[in-house]
Amino acid sequence: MRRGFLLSTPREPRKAAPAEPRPSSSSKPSEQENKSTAQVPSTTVIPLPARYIFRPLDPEYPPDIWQRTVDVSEFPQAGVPPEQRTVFVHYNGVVDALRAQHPGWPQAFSSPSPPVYKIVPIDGAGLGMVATADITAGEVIVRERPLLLSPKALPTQDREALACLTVGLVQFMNPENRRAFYALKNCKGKTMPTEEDGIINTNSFMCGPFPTYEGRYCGVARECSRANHSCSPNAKHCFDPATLTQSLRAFRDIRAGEEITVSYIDFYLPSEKRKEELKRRYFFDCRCAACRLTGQARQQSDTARAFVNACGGDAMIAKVEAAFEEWLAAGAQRTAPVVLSPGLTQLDPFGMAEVLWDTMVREGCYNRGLWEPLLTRLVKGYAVLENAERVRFYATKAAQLRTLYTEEDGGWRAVADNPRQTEWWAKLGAKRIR
Ligand SMILES: C[S@@+](CC[C@H](N)C(=O)[O-])C[C@H]1O[C@@H](n2cnc3c(N)ncnc32)[C@H](O)[C@@H]1O
Repeated sequence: MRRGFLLSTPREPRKAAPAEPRPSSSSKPSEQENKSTAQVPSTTVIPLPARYIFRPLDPEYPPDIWQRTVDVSEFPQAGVPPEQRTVFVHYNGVVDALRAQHPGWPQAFSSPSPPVYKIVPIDGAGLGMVATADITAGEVIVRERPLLLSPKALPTQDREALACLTVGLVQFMNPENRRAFYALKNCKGKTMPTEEDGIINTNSFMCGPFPTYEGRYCGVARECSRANHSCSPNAKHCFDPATLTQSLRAFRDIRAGEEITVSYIDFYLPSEKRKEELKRRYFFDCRCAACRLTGQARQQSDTARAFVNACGGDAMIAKVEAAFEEWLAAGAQRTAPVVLSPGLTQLDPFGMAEVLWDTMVREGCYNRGLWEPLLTRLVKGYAVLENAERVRFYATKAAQLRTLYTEEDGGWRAVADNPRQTEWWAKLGAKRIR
């Protein structure tokens, strides 16, 4: 079930009772703090949630693109103020499918109120978003209907026709949204055929998936498009087809006064490649903390990112998972790290999971396929080792990230609230090596 929707008003009071208990802002919550959290009957055994499987990214060009026809409409067509309408360019069948899947589409939505950010000038980066309140990992920072939503690929390869189309789409917007569109940054200058193309190219983020259409969409929005880039972002763009809204959600806790950033590119690339890509596509020199590193520190950061990326493949996850299960079956013995050579340390599979998680957090690169298997391993291991505080800590992280990606905690909150009732708690009994 989705949370946070209001039937009529577009803003969700920030103080309204949250659907889930708000986790402590301290990184390691204590037993005492959690006395008030949701409890289940003491006989209940709580299973560890199954891993959420991400569908692969949609291709830019769907296979049947030339058989499709495009339509343009503004949604919703009535009953909301202009700034809550989206010019939606869609292939045939998509709107009917959305209506069938989501009764009342596009459904009403809400955004935190009062806002938890402001848009202000950022040194050397034009405008940007800065948090005005502490934001907890997983929380929505802002939710809005994009000004424009369009498939990335349209059925023409004629540049002039495409340029006319983008100009036409902006003219199709209501006057308020058109003004907001032209206020957005165009970093492309004269390198694009039109001002409209420049703005779209500077500000678009990926949207979807949409039913019946196996292709990527991109969107441009009044607020979300103001988020600047960091190679260690603290937020992520998310899209919800049911409400036709774009949102920004926090990857980690963000303090009031911190800039809210997203990543425009693949953050696993080595720093030189990231710099090249950002310069080529967005015309700026990245000065984020990771890009300011020099010498050995930069090399270490590049290696750490490559390591996180390499560990995120399905085959590697399965291999490490098998080693972890063997370690559990053999009694879950913690062994001291053995330094094999400078920079190369041998760890037990559980220690390895901790190092990998810490690396991901330190670099600010949450691998979307890896974080959940990794956190599952840590929760399972600490449950077997009977450490309630660490089970709670890692299960809270899993609840936050799962909410960020899927809008639901997937069952992780129950694990965080009741560590001693998880199916793995003290599971090895006398077999455990102490
Ligand atoms: C999507 S816009 C972000 C909002 C933009 N700063 C504005 O003023 O509206 C992308 C553009 O912002 C600027 N930008 C984004 N991140 C930046 C960063 N880390 N450093 C410098 N400029 C950045 C670049 O000009 C980039 O092309």
